[in-house]
Amino acid sequence: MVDRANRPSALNAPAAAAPGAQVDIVGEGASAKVTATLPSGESVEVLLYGATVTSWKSNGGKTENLFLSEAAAVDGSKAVRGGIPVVFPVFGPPPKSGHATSALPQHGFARTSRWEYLGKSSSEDALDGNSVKLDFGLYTSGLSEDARKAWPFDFGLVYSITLAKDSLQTVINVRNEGENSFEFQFLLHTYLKVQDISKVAVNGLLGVQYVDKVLNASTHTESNSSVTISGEVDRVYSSIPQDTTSVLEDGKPRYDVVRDNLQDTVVWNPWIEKANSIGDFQPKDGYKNMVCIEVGAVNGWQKLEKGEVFEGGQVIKSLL
Ligand SMILES: O=P(O)(O)OC[C@H]1O[C@H](O)[C@H](O)[C@@H](O)[C@@H]1O
Repeated sequence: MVDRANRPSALNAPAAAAPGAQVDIVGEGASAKVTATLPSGESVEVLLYGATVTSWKSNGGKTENLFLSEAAAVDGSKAVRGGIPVVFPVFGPPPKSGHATSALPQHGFARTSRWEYLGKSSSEDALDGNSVKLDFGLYTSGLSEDARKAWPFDFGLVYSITLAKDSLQTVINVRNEGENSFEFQFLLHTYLKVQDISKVAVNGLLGVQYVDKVLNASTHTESNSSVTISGEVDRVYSSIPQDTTSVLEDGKPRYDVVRDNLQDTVVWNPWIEKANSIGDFQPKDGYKNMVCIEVGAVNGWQKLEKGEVFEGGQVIKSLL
């Protein structure tokens, strides 16, 4: 929990010893990013714009785990097409009218706002070896005037990204810093990189109810223990009992995505036509090299009263 008064900042954070991990701020203005590299070569890059993770390399730095479109804007001109955009306070198009998020753009403002870098901390533990945690903050005061008008609540977000040898943890802390309660949705729109989508299976969703956005938002129950992808997929699985969704390639475990205090997961692949219609999706056949596994709280709304805090996130394990 982060108190307003004790809010961490890059300036007053304790000078955490970061044995081994190299952390740098690269570039300026809207293109500024924080990069971190472990002594063993693993690395992560986080654009301050959207606090978007744009690269995560494991396996000694040899394996990129995130898909990033070749046409993705990484200059703060629009939401990043790829990596891990943060979706808050609404997922998808907001309710047409009658909800406090109704005036917001698709997926809210977190992915298009400039976050503050709050600092780093490191740990060396027996299991993971070295790891480094990077904290980012977004507060009402950091929003554009348009966003503030469209969603007039006082909030604080602290987003913590922990790079370890074979895993990346991303956790959000949402705090209501105002007088009035608010409702929100949250989602981590992770674009996982794969070699060949035709060989991908997504496990861990058997028996879970989902809304199929490709089939007129109809509701279904997943009957496959392994979900394969051979066309456009846009499904919102909700209230998932298992914590882990696994991605296999060619029958071999590739990623485990472990949810923490988040009940829902979107599985998305635009396939041919949709990829063609998305201007910043490049190359056009890049849909073969990605699958979005998006953990979140998007079924209904999370409500926070004055002073209350919500925390949720994921650990992605790269299993190569
Ligand atoms: O194009 P964007 O606003 O980034 O959204 C990309 C996709 O995000 C999610 O996966 C939604 O379920 C999809 O319906 C949407 O197309």
